[in-house]
Amino acid sequence: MQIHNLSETPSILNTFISEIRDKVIQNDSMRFRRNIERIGEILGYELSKSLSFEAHNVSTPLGIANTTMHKNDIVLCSILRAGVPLHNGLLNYFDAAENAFISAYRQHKHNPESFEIVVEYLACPSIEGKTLILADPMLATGQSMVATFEALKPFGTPKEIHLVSVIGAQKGVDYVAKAFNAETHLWIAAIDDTLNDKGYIIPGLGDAGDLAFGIKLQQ
Ligand SMILES: O=P(O)(O)OC[C@H]1O[C@H](OP(=O)(O)OP(=O)(O)O)[C@H](O)[C@@H]1O
Ligand SMILES: O=c1cc[nH]c(=O)[nH]1
Ligand SMILES: [Mg+2]
Repeated sequence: MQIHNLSETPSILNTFISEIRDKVIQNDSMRFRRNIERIGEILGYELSKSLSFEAHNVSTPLGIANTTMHKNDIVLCSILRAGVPLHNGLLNYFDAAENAFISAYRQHKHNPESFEIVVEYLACPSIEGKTLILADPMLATGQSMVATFEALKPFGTPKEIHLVSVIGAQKGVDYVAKAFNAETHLWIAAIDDTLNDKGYIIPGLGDAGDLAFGIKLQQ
């Protein structure tokens, strides 16, 4: 797996990442969602540089402009709930993308340390031979990303796979690196060192789904 960690080069992205992490600013859920969205736009722009481009001529009122356009058939799949604002950010740039949505949530058993990922809702077009973008803002243990990819297999074999996350734990990055092939790309805004015993990224930002859409009663 080819890892593109955008934090390696300082940019305006640092501001947006610090705001979603900030224990005061993050409580403005509108700002939190908007920051996840614009981080998605930046990740999408960087991802777009790796797509396949072909010659394209544009007729202007005054002549012909020679340029190139990407020719990838993109399917943008995001993981509910926290994936929604990230999905919107990516869709802002990949206007022609097809869309897929999946619910993959942590179902805690008798204690908060142990959980399994429950995949239920899945709405997806064919991904056969297409460019699959799999988006989830948090890459903690990596189980949600892998469970989602398993659930997508009946929909076809993508030509290429791009994983998109905002904050990851090194453990989650290592876990998905084992589950996806060498050609898979991971586009991520920051990689943190550790996970706590509840599977939360440290220092991370807390619970992305709750910060975006409010707390939920545990199922
Ligand atoms: O890499 P993992 O260990 O799988 O953890 C990452 C997942 O955990 C969180 O989902 P959560 O179950 O909190 O659902 P939510 O997005 O609805 O809050 C987060 O939104 C990711 O989807
Ligand atoms: O740190 C984490 C880990 C998983 N899910 C979150 O929302 N935050
Ligand atoms: Mg959550």
